[in-house]
Amino acid sequence: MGAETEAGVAPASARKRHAELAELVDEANWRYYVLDAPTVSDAQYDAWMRELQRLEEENPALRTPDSPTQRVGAPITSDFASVAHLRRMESLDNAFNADEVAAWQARAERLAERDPAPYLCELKIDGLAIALVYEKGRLVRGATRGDGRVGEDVTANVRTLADVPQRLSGDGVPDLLEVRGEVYMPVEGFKRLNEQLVEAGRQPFANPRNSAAGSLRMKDPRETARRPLRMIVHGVGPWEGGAPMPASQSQIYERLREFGLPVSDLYRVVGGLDEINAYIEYYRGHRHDPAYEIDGVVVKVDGLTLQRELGSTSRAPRWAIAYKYPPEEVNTRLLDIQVGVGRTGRVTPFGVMEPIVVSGSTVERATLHNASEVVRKGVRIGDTVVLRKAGDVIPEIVKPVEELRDGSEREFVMPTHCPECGTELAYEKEGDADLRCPNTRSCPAQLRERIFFAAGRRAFDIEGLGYVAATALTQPLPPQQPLIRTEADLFDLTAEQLLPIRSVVRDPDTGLPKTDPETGEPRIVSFFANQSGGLSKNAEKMLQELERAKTKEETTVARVLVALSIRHVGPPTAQAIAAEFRSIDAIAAASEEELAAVEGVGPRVAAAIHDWFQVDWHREIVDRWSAAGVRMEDEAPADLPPQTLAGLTFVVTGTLAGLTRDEAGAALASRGGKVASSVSKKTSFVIVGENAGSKFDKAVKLGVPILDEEGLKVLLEDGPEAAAGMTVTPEA
Ligand SMILES: NC(=O)c1ccc[n+]([C@@H]2O[C@H](COP(=O)([O-])OP(=O)(O)OC[C@H]3O[C@@H](n4cnc5c(N)ncnc54)[C@H](O)[C@@H]3O)[C@@H](O)[C@H]2O)c1
Ligand SMILES: [Zn+2]
Repeated sequence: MGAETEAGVAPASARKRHAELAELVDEANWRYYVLDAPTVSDAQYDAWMRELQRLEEENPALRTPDSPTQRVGAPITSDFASVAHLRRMESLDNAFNADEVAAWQARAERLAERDPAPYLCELKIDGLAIALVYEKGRLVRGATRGDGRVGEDVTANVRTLADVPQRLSGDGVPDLLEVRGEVYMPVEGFKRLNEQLVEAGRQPFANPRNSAAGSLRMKDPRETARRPLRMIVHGVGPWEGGAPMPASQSQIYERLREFGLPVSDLYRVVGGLDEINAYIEYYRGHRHDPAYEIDGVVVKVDGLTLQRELGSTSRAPRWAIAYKYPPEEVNTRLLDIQVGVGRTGRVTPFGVMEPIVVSGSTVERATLHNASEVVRKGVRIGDTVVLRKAGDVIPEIVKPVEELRDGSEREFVMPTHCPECGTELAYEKEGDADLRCPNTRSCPAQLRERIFFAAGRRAFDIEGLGYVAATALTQPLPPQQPLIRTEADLFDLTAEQLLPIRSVVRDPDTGLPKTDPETGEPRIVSFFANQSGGLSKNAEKMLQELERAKTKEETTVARVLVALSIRHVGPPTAQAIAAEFRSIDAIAAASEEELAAVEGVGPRVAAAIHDWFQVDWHREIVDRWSAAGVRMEDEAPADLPPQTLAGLTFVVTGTLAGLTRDEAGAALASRGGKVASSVSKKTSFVIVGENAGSKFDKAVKLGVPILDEEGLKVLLEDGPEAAAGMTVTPEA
């Protein structure tokens, strides 16, 4: 590595590629973790991550704390309350071949200074991680992983899963137990759910994983209860009191099974690398045997003492590794490359292929992301290409089979004009990777995507207004005129207007018209009319839902802001801004400086918001929604108590008499205090109840001030100085 790198500067080419990749990964994370609707395959995502890691190894200056390689998941954002995990929830490091598994084993052996066998092999279930907290055997909380430290409180939803016991059974149930596991949707249930969603005019889920994540995080737990969700346990967090925690992962599983928790029958404890590989090979051939989708195998060091010794990196334990199976690959012909136009005008090339069955579904289109990806992949129209599809439904063109070229293939040329409105395409600013259609107001493609988005799960959430309806509203067959010319028209639709509308059906992934497989002609529908010429069920539902959306409880300023499709303003940003300004009017009136001062909003986002509100037709959207009766203001939040504990860190342990540990934590947090799960020298106070265990001992050892419940009361009411006089001296 040159002196340049050490001085903290990476070559411009590396910086450029790093920035490009970071943006692709950030966008993918957002779609995957926040929207539950990914648009790239896991294999493509993993390839981007590996390239990022390699760049950072070569240029350590690029490894900043905000690089995607240093984080777990994505910050949470949602209708759910956030909740701090008792102990950090981690991701897993990946291996893609036997050598990488061997390297992991060798490293563990070197670090542990002995053979870490036996190992526990189990299936890597493609679902979402969940943490369940049991106090005295009662389920008190369920939370998603979030960014690993803070997740979403989904307790009410988790309670609806038949696999999740409300109360643990058997002997020796710990006083406090956190169980981690995977919530998943069996493949059959996933297929059925998607059929129902499509029938109801809603967007189907991309794969069982996203469908599990979306279903668990429904605002109404009764909806979650209707979804075929299941769970399998794969770890524990804190285990305090009751029978002592067993000494190995496998014994823990058997104990959890006795407590009534769902444990897999398919895990095996094995002695070494040969057996690990045999397990991996067996399930490579039997991947589809289980009722759920798997994306690999997880290998863990079975002994807990060794697990503790090996510890974790910033995002994953060193005592475990996830072996990921490669996705299935087939060859097919690339017939054409067409371009689609997205919500922000971004123009994306798609491969149109000879239809082919891969991983159980027929594929004929695949995204090529952007013009430079087409160049990188080196594919030409007419090529035979390698097509890859992982467990999910998003296919990807990997590369051309160059040996099969006959000279008739032609290079793809990016169009100069928008395929949907004819406007000349342009880069928004120098150095952008993507060409855009600048006709933001009336480009039918952009409007269709924005309307679809505004009606989506994260904005107004309007049942009946799916992709087909959005197309029909914005792009009827000529000479019919669009009912929606900008978002301003969204809440003024009437039944009479809807009835005659006819339009083509478009593919939501690409925006391209769908063709009838028999005639090859575009499919045309009268989506809002039923066979007897009356209003279809969907149209009725859509009108009702539009009416209800104006004032329903879920319609918050944050969601209205999301629905406006302002660049860079996704749900997390919208929530931060809404919390500060509380009305769309106040946001519209805010200066760039005021917007930038909101935590989590930088100058770039502030400028985007400010600029957006300066445009006349944008202001018209806000005015017309407001005139239609859409609620554009949030109620004032309850006043926070004075922030007397800001800057201090607390650990709560043992059983308190007057309140639960969660309540104590919430009371501390509401006064600005930070609640941590383990005691360190930096802990300001440890609050102890009855039967406090190792944390109490550690506090004594480190000399951290200790408060009992009486002291906690004083702390909350009169602040830390007053409480300092109340610390408890443990008996020698
Ligand atoms: N397609 C996309 O756009 C996109 C975007 C982001 C992430 N991803 C995918 O998600 C991965 C990263 O997500 P991640 O951080 O959750 O890592 P991961 O899925 O590779 O592994 C960690 C997770 O595995 C789960 N898991 C399943 N079975 C398990 C078992 N038996 N034991 C322990 N854990 C088990 C746990 O929930 C754990 O959090 C990427 O590698 C990629 O495949 C895809
Ligand atoms: Zn256009």
